Amino acid sequence: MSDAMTEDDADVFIKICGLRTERDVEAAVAAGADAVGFVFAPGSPRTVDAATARRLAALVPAGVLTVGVFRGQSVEEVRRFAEESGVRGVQLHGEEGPEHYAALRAEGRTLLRATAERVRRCGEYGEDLLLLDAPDPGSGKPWNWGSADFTAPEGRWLLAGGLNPSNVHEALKATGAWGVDVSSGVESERGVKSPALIHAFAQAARGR
Ligand SMILES: O=C(O)c1ccccc1N[C@@H]1O[C@H](COP(=O)(O)O)[C@@H](O)[C@H]1O
Repeated sequence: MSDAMTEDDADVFIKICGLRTERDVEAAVAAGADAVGFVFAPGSPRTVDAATARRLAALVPAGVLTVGVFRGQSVEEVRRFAEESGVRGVQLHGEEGPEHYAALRAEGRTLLRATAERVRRCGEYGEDLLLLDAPDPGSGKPWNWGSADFTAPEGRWLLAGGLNPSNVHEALKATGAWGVDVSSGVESERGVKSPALIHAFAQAARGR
């Protein structure tokens, strides 16, 4: 488990996802992100190769968790990307079952399970962190986290899906999420991160 995950629970955990350039990394780190994500799922405007992620991850301070983001990829592929890039966390967005998490557990990486399903508690699949996301991850579309019938899972979970500097504070208040994850909401155009929006997002998440 990463250092960032053992810090004071009162401080919201912030993950900035889909970084592709040095400027993105600098902006996320300067904003005080607890985790940064590199997308290895194919077909996204944010997809990077393992060598790019390795170069960028080397710029990230030790206390910030580096995460590889996958969708529907085999254990072997996840393992290969994780080893080649050196990320310390793995986030799975597909239909992966508990056996996937068990297979990856031995490598000592922080495991994030992303799902659009209703889940009762974090850890059911052996993950360290649960991520409740929209059905179409990375689309910037919100889901009904604010609805009256939403029940927050037990344990540490991150809220994702359509978050931005204008709605993140309200979303945290409404759901009680332990942390947040964002990609589209901190971009000036699809796939292009905005340092100003990253800063504004982190400030708003912390209620400043
Ligand atoms: O960002 C992507 O393109 C992506 C592709 C495949 C799987 C996950 C992806 N991103 C994850 O989506 C949410 C944030 O989405 P949003 O754009 O802020 O609505 C987050 O979990 C990212 O890690």
